[in-house]
Amino acid sequence: MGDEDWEAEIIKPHMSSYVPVFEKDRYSSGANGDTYNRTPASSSEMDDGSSRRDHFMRSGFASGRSLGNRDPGESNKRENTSTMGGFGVGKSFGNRGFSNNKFEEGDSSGFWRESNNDCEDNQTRNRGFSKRGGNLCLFQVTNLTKLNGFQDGNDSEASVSSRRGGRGSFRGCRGRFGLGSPNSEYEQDEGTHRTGGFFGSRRSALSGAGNGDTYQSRSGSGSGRGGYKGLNEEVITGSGKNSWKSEAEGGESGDIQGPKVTYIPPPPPEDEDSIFAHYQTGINFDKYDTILVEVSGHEAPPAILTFEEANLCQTLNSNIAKAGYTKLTPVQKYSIPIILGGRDLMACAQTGSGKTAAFLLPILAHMMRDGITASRFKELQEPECIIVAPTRELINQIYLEARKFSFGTCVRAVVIYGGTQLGHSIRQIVQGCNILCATPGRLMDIIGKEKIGLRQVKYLVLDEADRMLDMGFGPEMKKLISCPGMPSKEQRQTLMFSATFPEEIQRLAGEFLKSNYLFVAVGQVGGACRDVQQTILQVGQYSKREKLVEILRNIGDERTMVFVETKKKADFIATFLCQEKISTTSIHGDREQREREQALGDFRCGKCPVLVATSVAARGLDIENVQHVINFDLPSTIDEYVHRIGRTGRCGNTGRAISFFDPESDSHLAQPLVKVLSDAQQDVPAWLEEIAFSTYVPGFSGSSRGNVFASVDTRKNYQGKSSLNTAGFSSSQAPNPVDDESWD
Ligand SMILES: Nc1ncnc2c1ncn2[C@@H]1O[C@H](COP(=O)(O)OP(=O)(O)OP(=O)(O)O)[C@@H](O)[C@H]1O
Repeated sequence: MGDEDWEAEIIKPHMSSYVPVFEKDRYSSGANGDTYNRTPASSSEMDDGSSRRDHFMRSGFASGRSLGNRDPGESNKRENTSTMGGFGVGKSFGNRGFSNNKFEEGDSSGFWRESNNDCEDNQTRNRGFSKRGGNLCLFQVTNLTKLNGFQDGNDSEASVSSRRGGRGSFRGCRGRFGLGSPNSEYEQDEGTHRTGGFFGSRRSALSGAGNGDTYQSRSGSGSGRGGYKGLNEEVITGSGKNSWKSEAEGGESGDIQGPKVTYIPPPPPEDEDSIFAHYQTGINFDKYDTILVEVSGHEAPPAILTFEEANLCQTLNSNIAKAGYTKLTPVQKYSIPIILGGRDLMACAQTGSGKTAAFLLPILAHMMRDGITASRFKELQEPECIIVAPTRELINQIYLEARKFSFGTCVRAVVIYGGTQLGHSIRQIVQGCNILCATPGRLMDIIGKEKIGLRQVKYLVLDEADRMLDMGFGPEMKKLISCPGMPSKEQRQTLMFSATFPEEIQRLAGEFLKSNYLFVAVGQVGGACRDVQQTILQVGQYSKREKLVEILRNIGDERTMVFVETKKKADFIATFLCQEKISTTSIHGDREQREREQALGDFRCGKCPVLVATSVAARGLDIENVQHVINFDLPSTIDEYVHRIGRTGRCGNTGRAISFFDPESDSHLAQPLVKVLSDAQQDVPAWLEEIAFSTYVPGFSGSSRGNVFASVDTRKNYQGKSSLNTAGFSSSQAPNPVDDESWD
């Protein structure tokens, strides 16, 4: 079946004629026993053409979803499936004409099950929240009769809290079912779908905004696609194949079961105004100059103070001016001459301080100087530069920056990422590719398909490098540098950038970098941006929603990112906020790529001023005017906290971050939080200090990744030592308690 057929198939109205069969949910806690878990009536359900659709629909139905006011017996009748999805009774939250617009307790049972079942329940759990047939478009709930779901939701949250305590086992489960190895975590955005692939769709029905796009109905109906998406996208098979081979070997061509990923992202606007659109630097931009910078390593070239000193070609200078850059940020002052001098670099600078331009400008300058071959059509492209980043949205953003700075040159940048049609990625590449921006999974797939040759690679950039090297993406990165044709580290220039660089990760980075690499630390390594006013509130699980609404009502229409721990919870909270008449959208790893992009677009343009997100949106995203970040749930690690709050207070602008600290589940963060707050000269609540004191663990920072607070280049601290971790805890090898969600 061709792509178009598939799309047509998915949006056909007849899809909603699925007859779900429910059995009583063994986890049901409803007093009336009205929470049902659907199971296939028989295996023959999948036999004919409709069975596939049924399969889709099935995965869309929340196991443990409350049927609400539906008579359980009724659920055995054939009827419009659209009434079955959603949070609870399959109503639309987007004024889609469904009748029962209310938030039901099915969600709560979803949480409950999640908290109490590790592996076995993954399947139902995934279904439980993913495939709601209703679309939460802008979440305008019209027919809100009662919020019974909220009461139960409290239970849910309580159980989430308890689950956090038991993350180890939960993650273990993921490992087993996902990839059977630490790789289960890798490819944050992409690996998710693998798991989804095995356990049915987990796609959300949250739509970006109320624009009535058909994708919303696809979202609801094409649930099976979501389930298989990962297999097609970034691909790991249960057989333990290498991901980069698996897709190449059949993911997209259909050998690995499941429908194709057909999404082709819309091309970005081509007009110059759009290409150079930018936001203003903030009042604290000049304060960057006062931040201490430390460069370590031998024979570091001196910093430059102005763009002119960089001696860039005219076109680049013109592009810099059009981008509105008049002054270098500290990380640019130090990194640009280092990269221009041909040195390898590990650079750590606070969020929002211009790291992207710090690597793009000197790379482009070199390319211009060396006179690269103009891009032209070829079946095998050999880019000079490869840039990798952990999430699709981030790599797309980096691509747009590369396109901006290379405007008017013969350098062609291309972006490829999971969740989009592989053929589209290939078509982009074969047209010419000097700078390839890619997420790891898609990159390895394309290499496997022999569309990219690595012999010409002179620059390898790892953005969010600590993330790219940890146990999630690290194996993939190692594969990349050992791919046939990839120049050795002596032959290429390797550049790593992040706002956080745990010591252990620094050590791992040594494998990728020449031994004489330079280390630039702008301010405190792993420190939070000082332009973000941080507030920590002690809020128990049961009070979080109320507090959130109170804060959001005070905030008004100012753009706010709300971070939660899990994908399900993102849907749950987004729906809740919509019911509270707060225009909200959401982004997380279970949403289809088109939905993710739509959500981001709606948030960027202010259509939805609230974006509920998992940690998939924690790193790198540069969105104008994000004034607030709310950590509804704190992340598991302090470095993730630093990245999350860094979505505001960017480029000299000020921002606010409010975090709900639940002593039940967040005590392990008290100690590093106190450090981050005091380093950023923020008020530290006395109660937090007390918790930090009472949970003090000598030699352990509270991070799952060892000591986050490497104040300097760890080569200095640990010369001659085999282990970098003073606590004797090898964080990169240890299970990372970063939730099931953050990097899925
Ligand atoms: N010299 C400059 N002058 C003006 N604006 C700049 C300058 N450098 C970067 N910017 C702008 O600052 C914003 C943040 O830059 P960027 O996204 O590169 O930050 P970052 O350090 O990579 O952040 P993060 O750690 O969150 O990834 C972008 O909008 C970028 O265009």
